[in-house]
Amino acid sequence: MAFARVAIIGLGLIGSSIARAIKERLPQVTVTGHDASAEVRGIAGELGLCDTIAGDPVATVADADLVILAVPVGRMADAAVAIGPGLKPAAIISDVGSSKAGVADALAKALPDHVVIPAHPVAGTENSGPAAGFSTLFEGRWCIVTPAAGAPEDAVTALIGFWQALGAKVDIMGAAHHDMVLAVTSHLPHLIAYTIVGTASELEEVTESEVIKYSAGGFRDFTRIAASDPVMWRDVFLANKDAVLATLQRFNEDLTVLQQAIRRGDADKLEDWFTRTRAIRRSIIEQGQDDAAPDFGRKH
Ligand SMILES: NC(=O)C1=CN([C@@H]2O[C@H](COP(=O)(O)OP(=O)(O)OC[C@H]3O[C@@H](n4cnc5c(N)ncnc54)[C@H](O)[C@@H]3O)[C@@H](O)[C@H]2O)C=CC1
Ligand SMILES: O=C(O)C(=O)Cc1ccc(O)cc1
Repeated sequence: MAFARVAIIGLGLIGSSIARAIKERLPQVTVTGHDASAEVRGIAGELGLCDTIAGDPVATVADADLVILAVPVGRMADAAVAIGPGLKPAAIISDVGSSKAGVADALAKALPDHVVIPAHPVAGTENSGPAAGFSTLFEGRWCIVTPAAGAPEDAVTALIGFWQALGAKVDIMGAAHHDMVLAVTSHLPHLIAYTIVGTASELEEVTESEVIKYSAGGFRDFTRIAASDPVMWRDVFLANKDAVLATLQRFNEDLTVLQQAIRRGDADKLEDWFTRTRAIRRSIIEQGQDDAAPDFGRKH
């Protein structure tokens, strides 16, 4: 592993999981941590997640070879500006943001003299905060690395090696392509869950609390996703606006097709559609990718 000292900025679900995974899989690596919240720093300290935890971001990154920003997407630029004065010239800066093109631009602007290699571990849960993390979060899951054209190859290779050492499988793609793919596989499913749970809750008056009482598997699974962190997801939708709106446009068109089929009593249309989607689920499982696919029922 190319990095002897790793600094993590943001010690919530993802930052704390990275710290835990390093402690377990790379015990020779020194980990320093910082979080803007004193409460989070206190909990992270009690949990023994890092070798040192500092209230000062500059001190946290002072000796680091790799700095990982694990803050909400909308806070990435601030966090990058705050660490700037402390960075070693050779330090590599990365992040874990769920959207990439906007974050990549913001980090490149904030740290023009440093090597920035954005990344996204496609692994998480609906929980947040330092106590919610766990060391096996990244095992067997994808981490997508989105280097800018011309990024130094040795830095990209080192970052890939880091994520593989934490148990992840790594793919490389352009930031804009990442944002289109994730809009379909992650961002739109979250938006749908937020919508359906909100709608059901508004209908509570009509259904006299029966929505909660009879919430069967499907609805309960949506409530898990809709319990995801409000600040994190607010930022994802604002940052990946174009790709999400393009995907939503297609989704609305398809929803209208199904709406029409129900209204017209078009049994064939409905059965054909559902047969096709069942085949997609089955082929994902056959490829052994069910863990990598967005699965509303996944437990960990
Ligand atoms: N939650 C998930 O399932 C996944 C999240 N991500 C991405 O990882 C990042 C972190 O998400 P989580 O760990 O889930 O969030 P979290 O809410 O658990 O942790 C974020 C932490 O960042 C801290 N923070 C905010 N602004 C800061 C700043 N300027 N400087 C230092 N600390 C700051 C907060 O106090 C908080 O402790 C986000 O960009 C998110 O999009 C990526 C993969 C999965
Ligand atoms: O909890 C779930 O089902 C998730 O989908 C977790 C998740 C959330 C955000 C990401 O960028 C990646 C994974």
